[in-house]
Amino acid sequence: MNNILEIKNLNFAYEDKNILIDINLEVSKGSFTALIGKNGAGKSTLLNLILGNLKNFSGEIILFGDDINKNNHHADIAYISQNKSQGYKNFPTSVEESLRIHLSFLKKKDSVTKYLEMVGLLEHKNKALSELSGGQLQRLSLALALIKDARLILLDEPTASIDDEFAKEFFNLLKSFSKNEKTILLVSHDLSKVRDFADKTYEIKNGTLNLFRQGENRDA
Ligand SMILES: Nc1ncnc2c1ncn2[C@@H]1O[C@H](COP(=O)(O)OP(=O)(O)OP(=O)(O)O)[C@@H](O)[C@H]1O
Repeated sequence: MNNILEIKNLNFAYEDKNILIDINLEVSKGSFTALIGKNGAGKSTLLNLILGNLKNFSGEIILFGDDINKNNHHADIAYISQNKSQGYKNFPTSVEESLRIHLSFLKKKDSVTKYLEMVGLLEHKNKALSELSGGQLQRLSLALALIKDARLILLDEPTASIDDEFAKEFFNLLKSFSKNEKTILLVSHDLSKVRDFADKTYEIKNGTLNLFRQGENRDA
């Protein structure tokens, strides 16, 4: 199975307001796909449909070869967003300890150091979660996704409040994971940040999804 996600003729409306119209998308294993679109275009709605959080759609969403109405594959998916990552600040623990707790919860025997190194948090391992910056919290989220061994990582505006340099580092990290068979699907309203990293970029506009071709609209 080369396609991790297939969306066929997807339509979704909030009450009588059409948000997504006849969306088709294929996301292949190990790819880094970006979805861009202006505020309110429907990017988060699409992610929520993929996550199985919204039910009243027509068309098909196929994850890992299964219709999501039959098997939602929650165990294989990680979802990372600014809001969720900020929430980790409330846990009164350190970076290292939080990863150790997750490993133990999932009965994994891997070393915490491996994950700290993978996401570039080794030097911050003794920091309290409440002391982490936005970018460091996103890295922590990524480490948790890796510990979970999620095959598909969905990210909603992961770099919205991170400066450009951190955002670039974070995207580079995602790119390196996609080369290692993780599949990345990321939504952003900021094309300039993602365009150098994604294998494919799609734009949601007026409810429809189309492949975005570099150079067609550099200011989108
Ligand atoms: N629960 C809801 N009920 C009704 N309308 C909603 C609901 N959630 C979102 N919408 C509307 O659906 C449209 C798409 O919202 P969505 O959050 O998917 O956009 P987005 O592209 O993620 O935007 P942003 O970049 O601002 O996060 C918007 O017009 C929004 O107001």
